[in-house]
Amino acid sequence: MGVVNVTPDSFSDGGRWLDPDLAVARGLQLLEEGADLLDVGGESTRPGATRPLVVEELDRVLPVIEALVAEGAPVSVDTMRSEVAAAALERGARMVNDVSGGLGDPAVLDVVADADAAYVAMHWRAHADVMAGHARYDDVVADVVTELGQRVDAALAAGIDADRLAVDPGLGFAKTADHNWALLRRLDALAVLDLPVLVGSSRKSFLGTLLASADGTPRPALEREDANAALTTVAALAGVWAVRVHEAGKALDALRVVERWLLPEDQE
Ligand SMILES: Nc1nc2ncc(COP(=O)(O)O)nc2c(=O)[nH]1
Repeated sequence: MGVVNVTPDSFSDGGRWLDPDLAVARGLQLLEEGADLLDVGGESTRPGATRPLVVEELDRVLPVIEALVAEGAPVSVDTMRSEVAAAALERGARMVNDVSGGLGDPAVLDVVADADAAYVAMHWRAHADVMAGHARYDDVVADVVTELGQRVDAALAAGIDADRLAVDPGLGFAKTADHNWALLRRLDALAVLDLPVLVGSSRKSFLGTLLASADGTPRPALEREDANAALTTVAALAGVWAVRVHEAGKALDALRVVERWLLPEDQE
């Protein structure tokens, strides 16, 4: 899943693809590099970001989605809003990637069900918890599995078919670096949900912290690709459905290594 952030303030590439033509070109480049799906988002979810108006989010993503769909690209829309989800699906997006798992705007679930579209329920704690610092978890892995299960139940109750659903642990969303590593070590725990798993670690700050220089300066966001390729390998070996990345080519290299490594000897 290649990331096309049409925002002025996304944490790693804010503003680079705000121009629709540049965003479309970026999407086509990601497809060229081997991305299977493009995730077009118009709202930065970085901590402290100010929410765009609905009309601003629509203005950002719809021209890009229309153009990419016209090029035959499989597109998901990264949004928490039912108005944006509906408009994007009408223009040919096939999936809604909802970082709130339907908590931000429950009507998103109905929109996805009515369109018979695909849906990614990502784990995020309610804003109040987030504002209280990193949400408090008893056991972050067990809590995320339980709470994602609740979001899945809500999606199913809204009429979304199980075979149109995927889940995502939401790395970095109301989670510390330690929470992220615990979830990455236990991706297998998500298997109880019996749904495809999407993981998004690309360029996130917990990688910057891990790779910080001796004086503690975090590794810059654009210099975290090799670390993310390593995490792509980890995720692939854990059997995830997809990884959400800014650089598709490097992720594909890691996935081809894993694919060849997993090849049964009698097929070599
Ligand atoms: N499903 C899913 N969607 C996401 N959308 C945005 C971001 C934030 O990263 P970005 O600002 O680089 O897009 N991360 C995720 C994620 O981890 N999973």
